[in-house]
Amino acid sequence: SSQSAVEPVKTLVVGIYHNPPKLRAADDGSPSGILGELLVEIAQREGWQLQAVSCDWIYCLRFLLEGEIDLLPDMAYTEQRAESFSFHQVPALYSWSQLYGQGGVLVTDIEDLANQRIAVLSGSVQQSYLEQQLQQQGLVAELVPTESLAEGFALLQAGRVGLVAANHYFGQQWASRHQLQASPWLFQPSQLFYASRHGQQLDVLQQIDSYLERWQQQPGSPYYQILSRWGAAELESSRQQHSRNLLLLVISLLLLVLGGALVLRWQVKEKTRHLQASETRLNTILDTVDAYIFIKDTQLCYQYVNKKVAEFFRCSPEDVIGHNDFAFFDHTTAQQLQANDREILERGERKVREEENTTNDGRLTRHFLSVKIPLRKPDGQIYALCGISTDVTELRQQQKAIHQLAFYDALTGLPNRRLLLDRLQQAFALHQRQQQQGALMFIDLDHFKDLNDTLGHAVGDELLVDIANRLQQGIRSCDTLARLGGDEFVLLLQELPDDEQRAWQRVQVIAEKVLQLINQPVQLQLQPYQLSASIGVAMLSDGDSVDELVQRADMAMYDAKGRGRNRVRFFNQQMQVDITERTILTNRLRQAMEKGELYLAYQPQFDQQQGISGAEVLLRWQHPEHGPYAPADFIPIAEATGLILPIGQWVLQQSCRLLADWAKEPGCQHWQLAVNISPRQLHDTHFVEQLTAILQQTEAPAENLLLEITESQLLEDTELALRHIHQLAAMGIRFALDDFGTGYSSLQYLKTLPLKQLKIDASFVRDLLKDSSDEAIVRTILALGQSLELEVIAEGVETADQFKALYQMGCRQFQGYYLARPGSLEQLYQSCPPNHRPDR
Ligand SMILES: Nc1nc2c(ncn2[C@@H]2O[C@@H]3COP(=O)(O)O[C@H]4[C@@H](O)[C@H](n5cnc6c(=O)[nH]c(N)nc65)O[C@@H]4COP(=O)(O)O[C@H]3[C@H]2O)c(=O)[nH]1
Repeated sequence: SSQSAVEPVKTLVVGIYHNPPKLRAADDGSPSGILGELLVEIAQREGWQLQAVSCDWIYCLRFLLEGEIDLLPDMAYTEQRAESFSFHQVPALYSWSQLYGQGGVLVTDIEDLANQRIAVLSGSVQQSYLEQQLQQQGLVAELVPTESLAEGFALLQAGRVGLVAANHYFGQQWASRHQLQASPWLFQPSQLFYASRHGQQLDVLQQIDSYLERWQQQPGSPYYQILSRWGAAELESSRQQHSRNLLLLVISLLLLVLGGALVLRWQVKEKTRHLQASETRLNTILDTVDAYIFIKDTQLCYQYVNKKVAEFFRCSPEDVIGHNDFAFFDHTTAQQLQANDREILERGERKVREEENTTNDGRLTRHFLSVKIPLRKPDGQIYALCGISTDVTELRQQQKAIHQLAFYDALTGLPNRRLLLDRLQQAFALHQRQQQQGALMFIDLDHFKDLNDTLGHAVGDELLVDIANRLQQGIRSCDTLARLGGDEFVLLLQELPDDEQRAWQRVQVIAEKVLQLINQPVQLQLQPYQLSASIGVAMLSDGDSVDELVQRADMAMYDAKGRGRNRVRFFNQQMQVDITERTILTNRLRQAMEKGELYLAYQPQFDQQQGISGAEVLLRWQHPEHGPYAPADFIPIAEATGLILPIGQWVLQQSCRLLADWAKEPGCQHWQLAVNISPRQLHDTHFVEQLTAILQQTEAPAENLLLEITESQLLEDTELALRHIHQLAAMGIRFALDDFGTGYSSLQYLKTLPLKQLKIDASFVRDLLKDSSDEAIVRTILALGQSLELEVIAEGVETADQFKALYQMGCRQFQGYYLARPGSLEQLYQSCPPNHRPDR
């Protein structure tokens, strides 16, 4: 060894590409094949440490150029390459191409190729050479391109082609193994060398030369041993044996020497054209895909961008190269991008990330889904990163729109029920964990439905938007204002004072403010309107679950409505008690009819001449556990639940049956029954029909049935109620106006309704002797009755003094405890025949 003990070991990085038998990597990665082993032999003698790097040919070249590898075996000398690489002098191998075929095909000249099918390696120098030669000679032959040389030989053995073109090293190996014949025509001769980067490793090249010079002159030298190991020695010798071949080779070599420059220049041109073509192809693909593709070096400067990136930056790809993101994006974006990129380079991992990028002129902000991968050299070192970004802006916008639809109210843009419940859930959890105070406020606009119906839905919508804006302006950012639909708004208040009492006070102040905001007059269709709302509040501490809280705020809101609207009510336990009782009562009432717990009481009515003139029918309910329920308690519930319909029907049936019985008794033929009719009944579309049927069934005299209606029940949907009243009146049924004087007392009704009787309300009778205005009202009603020819009956007459006073004022019909309490039929008959006449 020429290496001295003190000299450091020389390490040579060698590029290995797969081209057996000339060059390949052994199983352990070390250089192998003819040129590989030759180098190993020399290195052993020189004490060089070889480090093999496997790469494809084109990358091997590039790595050599960039100094990543020191030496590349199997490089043909060309003038152009000599500018970038250094070669040694003595060719390590001579190579040429040859044609191989089954026995019988003998190609000695290009002309022998006429009408042959020849397999050629696709994109190879043989292919382009043969194409060119055939064309020049005006010959017709079919070149069959193959993916690999092995494939070409397989086609040959299958009889699908007559010949295969290959470099003779590969061809000879295959031919000898498969008994194929090599044609004597040799073409494309070349000399193969080890090459280094220009001006580098010159001492190594010099050493290689000295070994080659020596060994090529000694049969049995390592050079020939290697050649024979790889089956190339025979080739070398067969070359000598076949004089014709040799001659041709010599001519070829001569050609190489003399006209070599020409051939090589052509080859370089071919290769360049090829590379350019494939680069153009690649660029076309990269420029047409709908993605932003770029390569950045380790300094994060762009090395490559496709057309889309350049278009996004509004410049040419050339103007992008060499610049970093600060040249194209705003400062924040560039900083973020560089941070992301550095992570890729440092961690060496592929990353998928969503980026929001704004250009430096602030012109565009887009969302990208970026995949970034580190690019590595064969030794694993990262030298760049490649990014592929897809514009997902529209997708994100669509997702946002879907989110908006799912969680926000379309009309007002406020959070909808779903989002509210979500936030409430969070607030409630926070309250339970950290005792954070909060409140839920239900806001229901009063009489909004009427307004909507009269002014139209467009105006109604406008109003809701207006209210939403007003409320939104009045709340803090930590609060949530939502619209549940219709005219129902909900305000979730958070971040209230820790102290329960102070929190409560704060909510009260906010609720009053909300009321005021709603009370501010609005201009609707040139008319000023003043709205009001009923507000119910539940503190987060009022419930054990979100459902319960919602229920309780709602309860409080209904309570506010029930107390006359335009007010705030906080949930309290009494509301819960009331609601619970109401629920129990409702359930009991449902069963009351079936269980026969309902019955009727009759309170006699008197007139001056005839004593008893009839009775008012009053509903009674005797519950087995609770005892009697007062009508004032259960009738509103029956009304609200609709149970009043079957109950009222039953009352009418009973009453008509009684009237029919009385009609047969001479003593009470003229008696009438006054039956209370609830608003719900009067508005029921089947009411007239059902009552007609009852009258027919029972054969009761219709003119003895007196239906008591109140003024207030005429207020809603007057038209329908009036129609029913007129239809029934036409059948002979009479009507009394109950509670006359307490409501709106519109004289309009008195004129239009087919009334028979006015009833002076018990409240006037009660204070008749104490309150002069009550006395005035009673007198007025009596006068009205007289002039309109209506009977007037006073109800709730409890004392003799009242009776007397009424009588003196001209009242002639009476009902009240003073005369008789409501009782059973027996009791009614017992009071007959009465003789109650006031003492004069
Ligand atoms: N303080 C006092 N009260 C007297 C006196 N005389 C009679 N009353 C009571 O005054 C009420 C008269 O009935 P109303 O004004 O139609 O008021 C009725 C009526 O609106 C309704 N109601 C009763 N039965 C029925 C029914 O069958 N159907 C419908 N829809 N409502 C009914 O329930 C209300 C209350 O009925 P009741 O509790 O039976 O109460 C009855 C009766 O018991 C008196 O001298 N002093």
